[in-house]
Amino acid sequence: MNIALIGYGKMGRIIEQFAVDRGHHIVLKIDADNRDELNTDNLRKADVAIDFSTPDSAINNIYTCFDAGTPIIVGTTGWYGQLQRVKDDCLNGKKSLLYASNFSVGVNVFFFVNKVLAKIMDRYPQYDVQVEEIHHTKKLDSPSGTAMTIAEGIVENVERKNEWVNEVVGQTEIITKPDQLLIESHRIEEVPGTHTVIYSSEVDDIEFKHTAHNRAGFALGAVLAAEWLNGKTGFYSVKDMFDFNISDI
Ligand SMILES: NC(=O)c1ccc[n+]([C@@H]2O[C@H](COP(=O)([O-])OP(=O)(O)OC[C@H]3O[C@@H](n4cnc5c(N)ncnc54)[C@H](O)[C@@H]3O)[C@@H](O)[C@H]2O)c1
Ligand SMILES: O=C(O)C1=N[C@H](C(=O)O)CCC1
Repeated sequence: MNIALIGYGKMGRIIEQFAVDRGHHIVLKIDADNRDELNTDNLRKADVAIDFSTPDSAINNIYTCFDAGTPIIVGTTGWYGQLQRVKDDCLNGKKSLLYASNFSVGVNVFFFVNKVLAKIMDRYPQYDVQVEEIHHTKKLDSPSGTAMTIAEGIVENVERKNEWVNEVVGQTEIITKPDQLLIESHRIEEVPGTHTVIYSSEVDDIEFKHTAHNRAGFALGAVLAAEWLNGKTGFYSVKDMFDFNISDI
């Protein structure tokens, strides 16, 4: 496939390596310093665009791909407040988009098991629950998109939690109400991404943790998503690609 990379930072560069290794061609690279080259003429040279840019630029990038009719994979986080509008416009315009807060196989297994665990823990009110995420200090958004997906999986399945709230350690201090799920965000040099779900009772704790050792899992997942999206129209999340089911177990 011919691929347009939108965002050529830490992720864009690794995605390029995996895409080329898998026989694809990079026909456009857009970063902050040449963002005026992101236009419909240039995008039409690509079969798919892969966006790992910034929370502030993602929406404009998505709509430029919609205008060009170029399917887009969105890895950028921090724009999910606009998800419903983007979904409606994608479906109404018969466009093609797949997004994920995290493309790695390990985290997508984690997302699935997190929901199963939450359903079980729903029965045990003696346990409180919280989510912790740790990322590098250059990360622009908090909480991480991955932590939001994890928190949504808990809130959907644990009746005593109705919403999540975020504390950025060292910046904001939150006193949670019993029905609020705390997401604690830590920023530590060079950490690619660590997520932990902790259920605590007076007698014991259960900790469920995913640790990314590097960014390769995210990057390969994004290229596999681009291959999966090829030929499809519609609005997808990475869940549609992995399609785990409890009957698989
Ligand atoms: N979904 C996932 O699996 C996953 C994994 C890792 C990172 N991410 C997300 O991807 C995004 C990028 O992460 P990163 O680590 O590569 O960040 P990065 O800062 O290394 O790279 C982002 C790049 O976007 C460029 N940029 C800025 N404005 C732009 C514009 N208007 N158009 C195009 N590019 C522009 C910047 O110059 C920079 O090079 C972040 O939102 C991050 O949270 C998602
Ligand atoms: O490095 C980042 O930034 C990451 N962003 C994603 C998120 O917000 O969950 C995925 C993990 C790495």
